[in-house]
Amino acid sequence: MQLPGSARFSVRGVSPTRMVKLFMSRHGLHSTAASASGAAATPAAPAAPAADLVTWVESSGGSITGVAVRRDEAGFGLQAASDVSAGSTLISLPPRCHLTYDGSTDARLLALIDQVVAHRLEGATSHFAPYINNLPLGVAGLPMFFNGDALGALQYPPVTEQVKRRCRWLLSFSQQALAPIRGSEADPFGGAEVDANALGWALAVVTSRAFRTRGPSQPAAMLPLIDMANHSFEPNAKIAPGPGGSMCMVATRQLVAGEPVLISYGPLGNDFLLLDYGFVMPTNPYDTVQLRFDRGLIEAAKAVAGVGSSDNGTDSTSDELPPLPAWQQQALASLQLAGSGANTEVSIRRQGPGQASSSSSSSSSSSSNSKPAEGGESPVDPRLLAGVRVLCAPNAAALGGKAVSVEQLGRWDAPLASMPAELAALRTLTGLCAIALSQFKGTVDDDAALLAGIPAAAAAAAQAAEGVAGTSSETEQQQLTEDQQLAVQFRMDKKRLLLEALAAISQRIKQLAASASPGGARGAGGRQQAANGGGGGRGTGAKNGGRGFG
Ligand SMILES: C[S@@+](CC[C@H](N)C(=O)[O-])C[C@H]1O[C@@H](n2cnc3c(N)ncnc32)[C@H](O)[C@@H]1O
Repeated sequence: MQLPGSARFSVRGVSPTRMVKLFMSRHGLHSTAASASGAAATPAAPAAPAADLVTWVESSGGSITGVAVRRDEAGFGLQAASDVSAGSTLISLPPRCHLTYDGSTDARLLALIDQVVAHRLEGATSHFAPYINNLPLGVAGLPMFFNGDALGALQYPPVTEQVKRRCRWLLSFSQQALAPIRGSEADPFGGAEVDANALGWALAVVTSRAFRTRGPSQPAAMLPLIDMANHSFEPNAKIAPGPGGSMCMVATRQLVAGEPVLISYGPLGNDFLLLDYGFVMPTNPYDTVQLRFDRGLIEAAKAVAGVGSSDNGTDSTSDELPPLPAWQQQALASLQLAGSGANTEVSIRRQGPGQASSSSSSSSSSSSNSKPAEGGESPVDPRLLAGVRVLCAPNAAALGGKAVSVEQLGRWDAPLASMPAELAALRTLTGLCAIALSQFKGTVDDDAALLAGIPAAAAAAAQAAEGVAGTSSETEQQQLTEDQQLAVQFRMDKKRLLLEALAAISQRIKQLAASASPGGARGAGGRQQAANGGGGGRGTGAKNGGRGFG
């Protein structure tokens, strides 16, 4: 596996699973997970999956009722072992079975990573051996372990940059933090060589399984057996605190024997699901496309959508943007979109039941509930809408006396009193969607063809689409690797999200234009072309057209 960028994480072509096996054999460790996957076939009657883990939980004072572990080619999962009524406790896990750390409010996952490695090194004598031995040797689909082709196929810098950061952290932690103290009293691993690969395995296991049962700023915990539940946005079970510090899995509706028992990992977008868990949810209602709010980008979006610049002397042929009037500068600063302490991360998002926050960098495995977005069903986050309204208003009066706050200016269902300014803002948003779409190569259909294994069609479509589509390795090969398929699925969903947002904004423009007085829509300084989707979705010819993702 190769690190994106210059640093080499490990020998190219050696999978993280193999590296962990090497690490384990070097330390005389064994994995029942390896046996379960067929490495050591047993002719006798097959044991129930993870039977040793179930026995360990029960003998430690826990209980397992009406639920069983299942195993298929995708790994472990839980299923109802019998019909179960709503509200039943399926698993009760006493505190001595929680792998966590105390005496500290350190919320980082590092302490948990240390613990997982330390217990793995301790081997059979560890109290957690039945848990550690059933952990997967690799978490399939994590982009941290993608090769360069699969990482490139994501075409989405917010995720690829995060992957690079994690890989850099692993290398620097193993080389600069661990290596110098190896063998000393401060060494958490008692002199054992724990390299970036072993840490990478532990990081993958922790990010894909840890629960923040005590809140986002409190230490996380691994909950054996409970963490075999897979994710659904329509779960039939939940995690809840039980008596005596125990953690329980409780059925949230009646279960029928044999059906999978699923929990929600939280209202997470696909960036987060991919980075931490190695899978994506198609049409994920919490998904977003992240952008960096930047005046140049907004001006480019205006150009794409055919929206005239506000009357502040912008020269559309110059790369230099003239300074903004003081009222706009102050307004952007009030929205924290400019100035010191600005947070320019904004997002376009899916209109769904519970829209996600603009950030994908929240704490891992949060079990917090989703908070409905302000302003109803908005396809963009309120800060983005507010910022674009400010930059599309010809003067402060066009904001209609609204206080410059996200609450006031970021409401989708509360347009500016000045209809021309509101229409200009909405058209600018269509331009923004078009620019974001243009950052991806190829179309949704190209990606669908790739996933359907029709590389020739995809290649032809790619050439037709201005010679850009999937990477050559995607189009040339007959079969995408699993990681590449995941990457293509990921980017295809992002494109769909942007097309949906484009359609929703265009619909809103039509509604508002129709409700405005005749001539009102034209007075917005926009064109019907913008109302119909803005710029054809390619952003060509736009100043700063190359800008986009954060
Ligand atoms: C907490 S573990 C669940 C147990 C896991 N399946 C196992 O084999 O141990 C989380 C991992 O399960 C898989 N997973 C969970 N829910 C999934 C879903 N809805 N689709 C695909 N994979 C899922 C992913 O590999 C994820 O990293």
